[in-house]
Amino acid sequence: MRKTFIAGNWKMNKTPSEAVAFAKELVVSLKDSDTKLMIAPSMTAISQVADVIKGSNIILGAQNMASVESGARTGETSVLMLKDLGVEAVILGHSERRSIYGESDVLINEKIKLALSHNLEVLFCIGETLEEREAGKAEEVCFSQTELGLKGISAEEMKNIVIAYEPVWAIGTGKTASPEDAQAIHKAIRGKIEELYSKEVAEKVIIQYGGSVKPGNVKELMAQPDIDGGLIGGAALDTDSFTALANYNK
Ligand SMILES: O=C(CO)COP(=O)(O)O
Repeated sequence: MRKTFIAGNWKMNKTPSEAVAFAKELVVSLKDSDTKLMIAPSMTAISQVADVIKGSNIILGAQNMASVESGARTGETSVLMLKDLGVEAVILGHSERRSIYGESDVLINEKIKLALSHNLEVLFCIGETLEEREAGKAEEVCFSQTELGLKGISAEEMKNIVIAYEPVWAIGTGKTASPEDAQAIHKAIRGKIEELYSKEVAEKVIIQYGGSVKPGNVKELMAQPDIDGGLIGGAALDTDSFTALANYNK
């Protein structure tokens, strides 16, 4: 049985002081949740948020990380820095990183390998654009991103990989994939993991859905057999809505 994993990607929102106040509210409001929970504040807020959520049931995540440990990488953040602050998980391959910052499958694969070598859990994002979906290529794109992103990663290391399927056209648009459409892709991705690894690995891997998940649609999405959680943007920025998402099963 896979445990549902609800993660909040705060993106470039909340100043450090706003983030601290928000995290304090979440520690209280989420304390009775029985889902696995993560929040990923901006880099500038991570250190202070780490202090706030220490000892709570919320995992500290980062939204990105450099592909090398240290050196001449102006503006980047190293895995060693994140680990030192108590970060336990990192979001890699987000569509905003792919499309706005030109991150390639090869670079994402390098980052994933580095994160795993430092025992970080990786939320590995994949997903097709609207154009690709309309061309009937959603599965093909997801399969290719999955294969390239996971190149060289062992079955043992897959224990620290979470796949986040985020159709690009559903991110921040208010358009959600229907539960049936999302389920179809999730099932196909799990099939791809079985092909690349084994049935056992495929059955264990958590596959989150992301893209306009809200308190009003979370139940239907999570009821699908291959949807094991959510990676949430907009609705993760407010205490009431993130709490409702975390407690969708109550
Ligand atoms: O990109 C996302 C999470 O990483 C999804 O964002 P929204 O929930 O705002 O659509």
